[in-house]
Amino acid sequence: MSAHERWQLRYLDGWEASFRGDYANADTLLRDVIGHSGDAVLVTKASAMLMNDMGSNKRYEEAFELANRLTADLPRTQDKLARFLVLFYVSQQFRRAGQYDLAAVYARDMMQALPPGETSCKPQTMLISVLYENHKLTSSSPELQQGIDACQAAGEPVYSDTIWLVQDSIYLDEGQPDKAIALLNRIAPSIRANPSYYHMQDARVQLAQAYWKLGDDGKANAAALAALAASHPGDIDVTLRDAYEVLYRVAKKRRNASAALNYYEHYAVQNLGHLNDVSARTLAYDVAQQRMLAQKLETEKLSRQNNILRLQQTLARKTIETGRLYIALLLMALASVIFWLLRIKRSQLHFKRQARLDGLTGIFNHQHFISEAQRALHLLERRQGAACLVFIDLDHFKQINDTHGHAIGDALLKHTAGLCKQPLRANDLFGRLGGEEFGILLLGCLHDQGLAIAHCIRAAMEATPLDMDGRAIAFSASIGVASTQSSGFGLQRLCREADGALYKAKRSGRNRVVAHTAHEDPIKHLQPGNADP
Ligand SMILES: Nc1nc2c(ncn2[C@@H]2O[C@H](COP(=O)(O)OP(=O)(O)OP(=O)(O)O)[C@@H](O)[C@H]2O)c(=O)[nH]1
Repeated sequence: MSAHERWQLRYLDGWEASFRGDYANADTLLRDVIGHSGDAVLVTKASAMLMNDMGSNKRYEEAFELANRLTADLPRTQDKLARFLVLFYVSQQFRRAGQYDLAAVYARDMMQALPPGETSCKPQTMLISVLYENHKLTSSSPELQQGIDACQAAGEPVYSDTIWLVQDSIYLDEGQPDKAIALLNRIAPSIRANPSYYHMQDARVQLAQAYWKLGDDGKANAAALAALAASHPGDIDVTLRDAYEVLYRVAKKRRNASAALNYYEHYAVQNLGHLNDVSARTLAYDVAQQRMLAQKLETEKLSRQNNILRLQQTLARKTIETGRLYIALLLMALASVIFWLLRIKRSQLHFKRQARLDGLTGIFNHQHFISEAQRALHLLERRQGAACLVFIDLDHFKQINDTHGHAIGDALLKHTAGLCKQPLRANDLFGRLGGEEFGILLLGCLHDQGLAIAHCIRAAMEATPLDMDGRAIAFSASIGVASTQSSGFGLQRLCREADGALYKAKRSGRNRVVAHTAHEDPIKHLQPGNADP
C-alpha cells in the first residue's frame, strides 16, 4: 500500500472502532490520522468523526471546540464528502446543545453540495430532527413526507424510520394517540428489519405513551417494561425517563403506591440525568463559544499589534529612505558647490594668469616680471648663484609703426617675443616691460653666458625679419646686459645698470649689445655681431 492508502486504512479502522463503540481505540486511531497523515481531507474527516465521538462520550467542551474549528475551516474544505461529514456531525452537535438555528443552517448546507453516492435523505432527516426539537413541525408539515420519500427512494430505511418516529412523537404531542399507534404498527416491520437500539426503544416508549393516553394501561405498562428490559443498566436517557413516567402513572392509577414510588424515583433519576446532560451540553457550548471569542479577540489584538509593528517598520523604512534622500540631496548640493568652487577657482586662476601676462605677446607683463625677478634673485642670492638681466628695446619702432601700421607693429612685437624665447631655458624669466621694450632674467647664468645669449637674440632678430604676406620687414634691437656678478642681487640696481647699458647701446648706434661694466669707462660700443668683452 502507498502511504496515502495506509493512512486511509487507519482512518477506516478508526471509523470502525467508533461505530463499534470502542471509543478509546477510535480516539487513538483518529488522533494519529489527524496528527500525522498530512492529508487535509483525511484530517477533516477524522476530526469530524472524533468530534462526534466526543459528543457521544459527553466530552462536550472538547467536542464544541473541535466543532468551532471545523466550521471555521469549512470555507477551505473543498472535498465534498469531507464537507458533508463535517456538516452532518456539526449540525448534530449544535442540535444537542439546543442551537437549533445553527443546526438547521448546517443541515441545509449539506443539501447544497451532495457528494457522489449521497442523497438528500440524511440532510432532510437531520433537518426534521432539528425542526421537531425546535417545535417547528406539525404532523402535517410537508418536510416529513418529503424526507420519507427521499429516504425511501435512496434505500435508507433507518433514516425513514427516524422520520416516522418523529412524526409519531408529533402525533403524541398533538394528542392523537390512535394515529401514533397506527403509524407505529405500520413501521414496526421496518424497525424490526433494520434494528437500531434507539429506534426500538423510541418505538416501545412511544407505544407505551400512546396506550396510556388511550387509557389502555395494560398495554402501556407492557410496552414501557419492554423498553426497560431492553435498556442497559446505568443508562440515562430521555426514553427511559418517559418509560418510567408511564410506569409511574399506571402504578399510581392502580393505587400501587410502592411501585409508583419506585418508578417515580427512577423517573426522577432519569429526568435529573437528562436535565444535567442538557445543561452540561449548553454550558459546554457556551464555554467553547466564550473561548472562541477570547481567541478571536486575542487574534484581533495580535493582528492589531502586527499592524502597528508593520506600520512602525514602514515608518522606519520611510525614515531611512528620507534620510538617504536627504544625504543624496546634500551630496548633490555639496558636489555642485564643489563644482562651482572649482569653476570659480579655475576662472580665478585664469584671470590671475591673465593678469600676470601681457595681452599681446603672452609673456609676463612688467609688474609680474619685476615681482618674479625679485623673488628669483632673492633665492639666488641665498644659493650664491648668478644671473643676468637683459633689457631689449626695438630700434626705431615708431618708424615701423608709422611706415607699416600699428597692426604690423603688433605683429612685430609678437615676432620679437617668439625669437627671444628660443634661447631661453624653462626657469628663465621673460617679460614685456612696456611698449617695445622686453626684459629677460637669465637664471644660473654668468656674465659671459648672458652676454652670449643676448648676442644670440640680437643676431636672430637681424637675421629673421617679420614676414608679412611675403613682405620682409627687417628690424633690430638694442640690448643692455647687467650681471649679478658685477651688480649684485638688488633688482633695482640691476635694472638701472641694464637700462644704462641699453641706453649706451642706443646712443652708440643701436642694433648692438652693451654690457654694464664696473670700470670707470665701462661703455663699449659693440658693432653688430660683436660681443662686449
Ligand atoms: N604697434 C604698437 N606700437 C607701440 C606699442 N607700444 C608702444 N608703441 C609704439 O612704440 C613707439 C616707441 O617709440 P619711441 O619711444 O620713440 O622709440 P623708437 O621709435 O623705437 O626709437 P628708439 O627706441 O630710440 O630706437 C611709439 O610710437 C609707440 O606708439 C604697441 O603695443 N604696439
